[in-house]
Amino acid sequence: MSGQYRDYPKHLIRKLPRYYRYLNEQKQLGREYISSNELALLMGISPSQVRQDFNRFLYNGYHGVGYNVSAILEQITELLDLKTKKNTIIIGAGNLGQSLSNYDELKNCGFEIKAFFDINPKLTGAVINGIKVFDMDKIGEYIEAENIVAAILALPTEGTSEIARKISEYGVTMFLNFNPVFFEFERDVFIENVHIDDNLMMLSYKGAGERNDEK
Ligand SMILES: NC(=O)c1ccc[n+]([C@@H]2O[C@H](COP(=O)([O-])OP(=O)(O)OC[C@H]3O[C@@H](n4cnc5c(N)ncnc54)[C@H](O)[C@@H]3O)[C@@H](O)[C@H]2O)c1
Repeated sequence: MSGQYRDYPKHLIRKLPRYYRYLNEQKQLGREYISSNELALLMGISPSQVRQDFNRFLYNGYHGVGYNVSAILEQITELLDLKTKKNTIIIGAGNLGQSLSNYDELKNCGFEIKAFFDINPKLTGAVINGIKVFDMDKIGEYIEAENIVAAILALPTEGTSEIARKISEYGVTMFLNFNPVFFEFERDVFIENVHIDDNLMMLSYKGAGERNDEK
């Protein structure tokens, strides 16, 4: 990522994946241009907020017909560094790890799954979805040899933070963590936590409101 993008406000960066998703859907539908009003409706924000995001930070090319969908997508792709290939491993070759290895969006975001690592000796040597499972003993060596920069943590809570710390010392700087454990690094290591449980709880809460309204 070039230096200028580091200065982009965090609240805007957080919005970019959603902008990307909605604009990509529009592109697939054959749309070339989109107005700030339509985009605002999809995003659930005001048209003036969309205009502010775009005019100040993103593609500044509103010409009567709307914003050029492909041009904005290209800019977001560059901003989020999606085209750079990021060699990635999955730690934990169980249900979650295996499903993730099949998820196309990883590749679309530049995360190329190179290997699984697991402590279960029955899985060592197996090939799942075309990806080999290695024993945890080999992890440091593998990271260095294959220039691994990202890891997906799909293993039970126990030991996760120690494993993350250990592999960060071999050069992994990006973690997608599916575990409820919280850990931080002093160095330049980046973590995105995924908690489906949070979404389920919010869904349950929203559903309860709806049901209470019916009473
Ligand atoms: N955050 C989320 O949204 C979310 C969603 C689903 C699952 N999870 C969590 O992800 C984890 C994995 O779920 P699952 O359904 O795939 O479980 P699973 O039991 O099917 O798979 C876990 C795998 O991790 C391996 N493992 C255990 N300890 C290890 C270690 N120290 N090093 C390397 N590998 C190790 C096991 O051998 C197993 O193959 C669970 O902790 C679960 O709670 C989180």
